[in-house]
Amino acid sequence: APLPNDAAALLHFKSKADLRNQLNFSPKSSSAFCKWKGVECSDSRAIRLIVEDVQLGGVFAPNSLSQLAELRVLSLQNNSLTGPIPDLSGLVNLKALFLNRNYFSGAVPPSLSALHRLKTVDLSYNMLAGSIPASLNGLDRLYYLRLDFNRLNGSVPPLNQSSLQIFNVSHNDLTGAIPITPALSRFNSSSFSLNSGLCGEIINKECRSERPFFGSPANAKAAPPHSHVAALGQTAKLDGAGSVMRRHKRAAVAIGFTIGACIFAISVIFVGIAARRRWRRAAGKGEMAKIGLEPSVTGNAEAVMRIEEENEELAEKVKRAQEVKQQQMMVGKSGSLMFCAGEAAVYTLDQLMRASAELLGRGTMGTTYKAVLDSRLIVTVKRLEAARFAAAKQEVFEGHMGAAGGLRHPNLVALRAYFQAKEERLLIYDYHANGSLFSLIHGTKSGKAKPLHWTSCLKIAEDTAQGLCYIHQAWRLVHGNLKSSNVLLGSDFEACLTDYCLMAVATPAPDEDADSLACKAPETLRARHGEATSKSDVYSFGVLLLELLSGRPPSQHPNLAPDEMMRWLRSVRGEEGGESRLEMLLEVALACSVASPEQRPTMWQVLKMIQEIKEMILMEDSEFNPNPN
Ligand SMILES: Nc1ncnc2c1ncn2[C@@H]1O[C@H](COP(=O)(O)OP(=O)(O)OP(=O)(O)O)[C@@H](O)[C@H]1O
Repeated sequence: APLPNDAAALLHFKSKADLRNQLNFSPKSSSAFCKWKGVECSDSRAIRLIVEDVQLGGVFAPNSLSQLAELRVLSLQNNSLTGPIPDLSGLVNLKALFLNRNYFSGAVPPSLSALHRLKTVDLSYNMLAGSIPASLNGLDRLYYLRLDFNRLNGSVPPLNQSSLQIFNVSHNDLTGAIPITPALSRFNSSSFSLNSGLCGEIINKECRSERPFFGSPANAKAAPPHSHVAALGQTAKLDGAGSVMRRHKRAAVAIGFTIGACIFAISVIFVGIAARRRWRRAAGKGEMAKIGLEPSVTGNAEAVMRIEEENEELAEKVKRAQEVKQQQMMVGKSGSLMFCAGEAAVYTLDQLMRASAELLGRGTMGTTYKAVLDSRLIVTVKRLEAARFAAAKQEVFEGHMGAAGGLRHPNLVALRAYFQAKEERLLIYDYHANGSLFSLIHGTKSGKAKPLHWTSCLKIAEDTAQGLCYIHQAWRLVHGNLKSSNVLLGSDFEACLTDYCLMAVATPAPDEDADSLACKAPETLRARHGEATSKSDVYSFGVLLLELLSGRPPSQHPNLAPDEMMRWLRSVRGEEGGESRLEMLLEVALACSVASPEQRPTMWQVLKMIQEIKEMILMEDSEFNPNPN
């Protein structure tokens, strides 16, 4: 017998989205598809599909679920689906759509605007980019619209449905004045927060007169009269109070177009010029070193950069001035910055070399600098230790950095660009001004650490687990170097992982300190090439969680039975209350750091455990204090 249409649509969806075979959809049982997990029917047609939280890890194929013309509710929330959201215009009866908490990229599908019965749309916590379709205004029953925690840009459309009761576009890259419509005026600033380019009465931020990116208005006009690029040229400000990183992204789009016209000229400059660069030590504590430029034209087109800097320890009592280092950077003939994830080239290697630089620290992978470009953009430059990466051929390195550079997630520090030439490899990341988890836990004075409150522990643990899950599930990659100095704090004090996926192209460090070693899984330490796996990341996560809970560096964690561990944890934290919560988090940490990799949970399971603890706590607190006001 031919497959019922709805069954065929569901099977097609499963074939692309359910790579781990979590769903029981099967051609054999297609006549009884209404009994499949998550499917609910009426008159033998699927009317609801609710597949939440089941680790779907593929893509949402076009022409799959969109064939379910009778569907009223579609929820795929809390999975790991990647790629774009397909055209959904076939779902003519859809009332509620939950695609939140996945890794969807691309645009908000304009086809949504054709679904006139829609009341609820939740696309929050994805990686959607582009603008919010103004045509959503046509959905006159819309009650709930959440687009928060994406990367949407452009302006907020003048939505004006009287039905709209829940609305959130916070944590995006939206710009310009928020339209004052009766519907939008109902919401307060939290619905719009963390969009540094937004202004207007609703968020109590004056819209100042605009200034284009490139000095003269003539240049601004030269930008193509195209979608949001033109809008960006008009709205972006060089001196706005917003975050530098958001400016970075907006600049990326605007500069990208202009730079295209100059690309030929730049490559000629690269081949023709050899530049000597000097990074001078800062005159005083915390000051930036200026990089001097002394261009000289030589036949072999090699730019030489010399780094000289000093970093003074900020600890009050210990005044250890770090020694001044002079290093030379050899920049190959063909050397140019490779920008990742298809992003526009916002700066050139030459501009980077001219930047002011400050040493942030030296680690096992290399030396890290904060660099301030002429455009006032701040980036982090990691100069990889040549010896550890020498074995990786240029093509291998390029392929690997292309993959790592494609990762974009709120809990990962974005790798924006990389550079490689003979003997020289640089990685350029976003700069995170709030420092690392290591400094948050241990401060600048070692030994005087005070453990964080368990609510902070829980938040940081969840963020870190989210970032790791994304690396493991959506991309099948491995972090390989998880430790508290590689967890940075974002503008909202969210945890963001850095230094990810480098171990795969590095040889083991010859001289790691005791704390770094204690973060590594026993099987990684035993392996000849120090191979890391997703399970060794889970181990490192367990160690990190214990460091969070105890406030003690990894090398000082005892190896005790669980109840003795709890006693130790209580003693290092002092009397505080919240015992059961602490115990639950400790259990997670211990489950992660068991010696046998097979017995460790997956990062996904760890994330779920943490989220369950969080929910339990929220419930307990609301029962205990049902009326907090
Ligand atoms: N993107 C960033 N923004 C701000 N600070 C950073 C950034 N990346 C690294 N840092 C900080 O710079 C310092 C040096 O980092 P680096 O990664 O070189 O060493 P590490 O983390 O100690 O060791 P490893 O090389 O093994 O990762 C650390 O304090 C780290 O927290």
